[in-house]
Amino acid sequence: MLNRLYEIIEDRKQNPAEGSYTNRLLNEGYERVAQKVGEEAVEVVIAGALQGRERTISESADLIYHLFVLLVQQDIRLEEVEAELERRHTKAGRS
Ligand SMILES: N=c1c2ncn([C@@H]3O[C@H](COP(=O)(O)OP(=O)(O)OP(=O)(O)O)[C@@H](O)[C@H]3O)c2ncn1[C@@H]1O[C@H](COP(=O)(O)O)[C@@H](O)[C@H]1O
Repeated sequence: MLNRLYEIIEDRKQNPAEGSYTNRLLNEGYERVAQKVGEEAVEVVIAGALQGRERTISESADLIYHLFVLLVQQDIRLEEVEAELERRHTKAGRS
């Protein structure tokens, strides 16, 4: 579902859809999207510290969605983030 969500967001960017929250957000620009990622990250922090598993899962989903919107907005492919994780893993000498 992570790859699928990224692809759906990418598709919204290429083919704007009526009533799409993603398109509304993309139209609001870089600063607004970055601000949303920050807000959602804070909500994960609060949930993780104080509000239990279910809330943490829900806020994590919000954060991942908004992070993907930021990546798509800046034309950063998910594979590029995966490659960075792979590079760190390999550098750390893990197989
Ligand atoms: N996964 C999500 C998703 N997670 C969170 N959100 C939206 O993110 C918003 C965050 O809520 P907030 O309370 O922070 O803010 P808000 O007041 O609603 O919105 P703002 O005015 O602050 O931007 C909510 O409106 C949620 O609906 C999402 N919106 C869309 N998706 C998925 O994105 C895809 C495309 O959706 P559309 O672009 O809406 O077609 C679909 O697969 C959707 O399921």
